[in-house]
Amino acid sequence: MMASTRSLLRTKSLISNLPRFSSNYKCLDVSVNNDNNITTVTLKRPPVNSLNLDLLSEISDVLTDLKKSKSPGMILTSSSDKVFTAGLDIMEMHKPDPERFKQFWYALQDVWMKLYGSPFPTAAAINGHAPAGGCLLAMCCEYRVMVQNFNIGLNETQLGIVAPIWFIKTMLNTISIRDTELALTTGRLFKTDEALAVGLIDEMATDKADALKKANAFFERFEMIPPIARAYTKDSLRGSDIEDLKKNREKDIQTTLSLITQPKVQQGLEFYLALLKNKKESAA
Ligand SMILES: CCCC/C=C/CC(=O)SCCNC(=O)CCNC(=O)[C@H](O)C(C)(C)COP(=O)(O)OP(=O)(O)OC[C@H]1O[C@@H](n2cnc3c(N)ncnc32)[C@H](O)[C@@H]1OP(=O)(O)O
Repeated sequence: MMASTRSLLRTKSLISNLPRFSSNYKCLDVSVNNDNNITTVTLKRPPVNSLNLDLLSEISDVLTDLKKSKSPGMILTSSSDKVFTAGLDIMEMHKPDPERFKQFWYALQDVWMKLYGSPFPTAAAINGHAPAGGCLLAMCCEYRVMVQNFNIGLNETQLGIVAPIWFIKTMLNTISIRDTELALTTGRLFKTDEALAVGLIDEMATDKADALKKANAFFERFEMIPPIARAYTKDSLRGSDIEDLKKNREKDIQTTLSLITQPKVQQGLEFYLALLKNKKESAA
């Protein structure tokens, strides 16, 4: 195809597929790049973008909007200069109200199914630390660019909790079985360069602007690929993991609730929260 025809097609798709977004997001900034129609979704829940019910619900909504508008792609990033997201909001798990916890976990399942299984391509511009649920969101994306000198990984065992099977499958879709086992059993957080070495991220960046530039460049790979072929191929690779969770959704919620409410697990979370607070006090 001639370059001029390609850019004409791209302009046409810009006009017809321009996504419409709710302006009511409180914890997200959503913007569309005029050059390539890629949407950047920026997590904006200070101080650490911890994933509570509100933030998860908004991410779920924006993913639905992007799918409906046949978006050509999405970049996930953060408004913080040092945290991509600190993972699940520990306050949602500490002494949880069972009904609220069920809604929270359901929202997390929704986000995972929509992001991991999105028909449009996705990239994470990881401009800060990405522990636990933060690593999960990044791994759901198809491509990861990470700013140097931050940490990423599924560190659940360090908190005395167990990463659910769908977290594990997401890591297995990203790095080797061997590296997944070692990383999960030790709750390892990888520095950016270590993450690159095992393939947990695809590229390193010097800063957020560089990460966004590299993430945007990823989508150029699909300019000549029919979106339907792309989407079906992704579904062939990831669809069965999503079906497994769909079938076991209620059971997963119940199992997680009974695990999280165990006194030993609650004590572990309290200890971890105290460590986070002490860190701040000893730094002051
Ligand atoms: C069976 C159930 C399976 C459940 C699966 C769970 C997956 C998860 O995602 S569990 C969450 C795991 N997250 C973490 O381990 C990260 C903990 N946080 C950190 O390591 C650090 O905060 C940071 C490296 C992300 C950022 O460090 P920084 O120095 O910039 O900030 P802090 O001073 O540590 O934190 C500021 C503030 O935020 C609170 N906070 C931090 N993380 C969380 C969190 N995940 N949930 C709720 N709140 C969090 C921290 O306590 C501070 O609060 P105060 O300002 O009130 O002291």
